[in-house]
Amino acid sequence: MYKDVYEKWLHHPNLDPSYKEVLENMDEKEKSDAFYTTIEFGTAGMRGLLGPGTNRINIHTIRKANVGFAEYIVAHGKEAMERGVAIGYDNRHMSYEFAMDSAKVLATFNIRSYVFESLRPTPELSFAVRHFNCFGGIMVTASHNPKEYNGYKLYDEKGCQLVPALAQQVIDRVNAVEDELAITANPSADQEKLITVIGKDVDEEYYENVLSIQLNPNVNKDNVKIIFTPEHGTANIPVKEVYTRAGYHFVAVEEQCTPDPDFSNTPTPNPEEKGAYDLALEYAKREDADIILVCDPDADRMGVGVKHEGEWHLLTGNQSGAVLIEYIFSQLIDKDRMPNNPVMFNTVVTGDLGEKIADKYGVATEKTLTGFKFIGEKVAKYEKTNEKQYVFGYEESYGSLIKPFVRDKDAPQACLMLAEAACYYKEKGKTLVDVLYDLYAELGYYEESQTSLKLAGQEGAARIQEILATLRTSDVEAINGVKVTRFEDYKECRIVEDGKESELTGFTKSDVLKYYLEDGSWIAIRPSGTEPKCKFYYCVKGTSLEDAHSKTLAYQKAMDEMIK
Ligand SMILES: O=P(O)(O)OC[C@H]1O[C@H](O)[C@H](O)[C@@H](O)[C@@H]1O
Repeated sequence: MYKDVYEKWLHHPNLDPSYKEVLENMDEKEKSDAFYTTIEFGTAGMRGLLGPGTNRINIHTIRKANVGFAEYIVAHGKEAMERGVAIGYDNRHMSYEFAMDSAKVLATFNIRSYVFESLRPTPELSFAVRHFNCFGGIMVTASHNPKEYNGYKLYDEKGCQLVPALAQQVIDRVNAVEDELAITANPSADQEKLITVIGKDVDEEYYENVLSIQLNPNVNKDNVKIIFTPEHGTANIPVKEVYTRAGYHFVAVEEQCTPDPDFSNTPTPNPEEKGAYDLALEYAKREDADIILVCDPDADRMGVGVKHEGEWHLLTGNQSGAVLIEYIFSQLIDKDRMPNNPVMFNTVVTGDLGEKIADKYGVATEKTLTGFKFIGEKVAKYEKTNEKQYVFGYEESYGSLIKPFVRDKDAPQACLMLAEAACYYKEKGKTLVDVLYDLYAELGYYEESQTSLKLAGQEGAARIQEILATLRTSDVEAINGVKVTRFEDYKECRIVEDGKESELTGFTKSDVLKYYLEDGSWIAIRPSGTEPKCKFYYCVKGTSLEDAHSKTLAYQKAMDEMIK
């Protein structure tokens, strides 16, 4: 089957000429990986390797997605078409080309668009959708993935990524496109007028909104030095701008400030991985800095390094989330600014410490599936009912949102608040690691960690499915000798607790398994929806940090053996 599709592409008159040679040089395995299926919408839009093929990101699969999105907008009528779509893009290979092409395809459907003049963060695209009262948005980015990837995120009129029910309406239309190579992007001269280039005005509004999140704008900033890196991506200008206006002392990692699709001066642009901090750590030591802040290329994630007793500690997404929660909620209470019925959001695979902190401050925690779109969806829901007031949202995957004038993770906001927290605690003689240690002593010693199995290509995808399917049907009674007290299966919507089955409600079906253990820990497993990985999440509770750590290692070993 894949061979027929491959042949069709190879000989199609509309094939982008740059792909011809790549196709001709593919071996059988490459052909099969590139053509055995069509690229799908996952955790955060459509994401995949760049290159020719139905299972790749290229001008043809992007056009196909745009036709689906355009038809979806047209189905919503003239007003939706007139309100149009905001379009942003990052520094990746082909991002600019795909963004411009998207505007043109939309124009052929008489849909208005607002395209950024140059690269911008994902959160600013979400902001622009709201700013122009657009009907939707497109962000061309593969976020934190390696340089070989690109992707396409779709937004609704609130600036939130399309949730499955809406995405499905687009996907059905995308799937109905029979020949993606037949789509062209040739608007008429009149239709071209529907494309507006945007820039500075939106920047200015966005910066002002980001600056408005400050809780202690007059905190003493003189004793904290920040090392900041945008990892060659879109955070460069906004974060520097916001820091400068707010008066923070920072040094940027110059070699990583130039927009570069190859991420030449970093081993990885993903703040979840240690290599993203290599150069920043060199700067930090040279500059005798206090904290390091790392943004991913589309500036929706933030990683944090903290100097504590002369050593550098890299915080996990759960830990930086915990520090932000502690700081923001304590300040809101102190200033008598905590709203009634406050609510915080995180996901079913986010660690427990954040929720414990929220409890302490009387803030309810609601959980969603992985993907910030589900948090954005909840924000919109409560905005309508006014039943609860949003005070924070975050995920273990290094993304958070402080104020919901954006409806996706917002690293410029996170960088500003984290810097403020570092200055605030420094005045009290504490580092952010001290703040974490205090939280552990008060609320329990949690080690929240993650491991993953990289399993690429068609075979890898099948292996991941097999792992989940096998676990799903195995009756796992104990892990590392510790009893499983509760099992949740988010795909089959099942809970098994004390031998009794009940229904798991409140979530869209999703391939996630979660085991709760007798010692207060839990382990969750799911396939990544953005990378070819099977992810394992551990939230382990111990009597001390050392105890939590040794238990974590034992659980990880037990899971490794179980998977084998
Ligand atoms: O675990 P994954 O499916 O790869 O998703 C990990 C993360 O990817 C992106 O950053 C999404 O925007 C997040 O919402 C998600 O948590």
